Amino acid sequence: MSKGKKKLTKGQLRRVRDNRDKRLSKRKDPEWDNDALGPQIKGRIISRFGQHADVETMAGEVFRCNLRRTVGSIVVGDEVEWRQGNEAMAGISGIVEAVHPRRSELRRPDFYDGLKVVAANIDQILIVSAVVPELSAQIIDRYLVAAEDTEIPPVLVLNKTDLLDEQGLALVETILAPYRAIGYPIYLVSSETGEGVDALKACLKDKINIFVGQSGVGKSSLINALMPEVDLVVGEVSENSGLGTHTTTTAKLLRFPSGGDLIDSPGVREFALWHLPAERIAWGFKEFREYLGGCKFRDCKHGDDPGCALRGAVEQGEISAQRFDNYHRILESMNSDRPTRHFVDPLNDK
Ligand SMILES: Nc1nc2c(ncn2[C@@H]2O[C@H](COP(=O)(O)OP(=O)(O)OP(=O)(O)O)[C@@H](O)[C@H]2O)c(=O)[nH]1
Ligand SMILES: [Zn+2]
Repeated sequence: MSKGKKKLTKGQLRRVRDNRDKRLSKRKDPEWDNDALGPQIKGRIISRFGQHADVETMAGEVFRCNLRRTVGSIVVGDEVEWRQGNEAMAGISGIVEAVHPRRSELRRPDFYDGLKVVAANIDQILIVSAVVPELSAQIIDRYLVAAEDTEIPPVLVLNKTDLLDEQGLALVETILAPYRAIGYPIYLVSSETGEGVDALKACLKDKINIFVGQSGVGKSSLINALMPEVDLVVGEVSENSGLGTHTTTTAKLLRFPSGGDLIDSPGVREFALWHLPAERIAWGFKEFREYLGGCKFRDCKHGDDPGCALRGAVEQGEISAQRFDNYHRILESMNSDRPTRHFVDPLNDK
């Protein structure tokens, strides 16, 4: 929450929430009469806004639908059962009746609900970094921990390789070596020259993907290279990039011509570490898992504690010192970030 803005008291927050719930409970089903509806068919939510959603059929046709009051939360990526009306009413072509269980959920902090699901059924999180503005292992680790928490497999993408000479490339390989060693897939690409883009296309195929990463690493440029007809706004690397370039706020599911889907929105791109307790952060370093619980003291902070199994593994060269160091840096920054980063406040947002 930025300085100088009023924070709501708990009572005020409760009233705002109650009013919203009242509004939602007054929501009416449209006057679809069962005879006016076709059979139930399967579809995927490609965009969700207010009380409507766009549903794409298996054949790739898109229908704007209402949502039955009985269906729970519906987000982009959800697989649903819906029925088409015999004729469209006020631009609405059908109604969503049921949601299939989700394979995965992407959540972000929400003012009302703590954590709110923003997208479902994502198969893969592409963590994009670049040699410009900087290649930071600590930033990669922050994204990896957040991705591991969702249990959606992450993939590392290093963009702007055209800016590297031989020496630069060797340095990059040194930074990336610990990630290769623990089995994360890594793609070196240049959206500018197209180098590595075909290999990346193959990795995205048949999956629902999201691209995350800091502003300026070239997410829009990469998506444009993979999906030329979408034409996302590409900004210069600057202090402000990422703040004003995009106008859409709802997440949308788009299809790569070479196969696979992309869910994108500023909200999805802001995917980050928000709220994890220390034990979950340690678990997010996947190679630490087999050592967790093996320390001499049950409440071991994996610092200078005697008999620390993690430190032992670092000394034996089984865990990378770079990763272990980043684990501690993330813990320290989480402790200082926590009070201000817990909620996104829509009343103070924009
Ligand atoms: N040299 C080089 N520059 C690139 C490459 N990809 C992107 N850029 C440049 O990097 C800058 C940022 O690219 P964007 O695609 O806007 O980055 P983004 O990650 O989408 O940034 P946000 O929209 O702020 O999240 C632009 O000036 C691009 O032209 C690349 O492969 N090589
Ligand atoms: Zn320990």
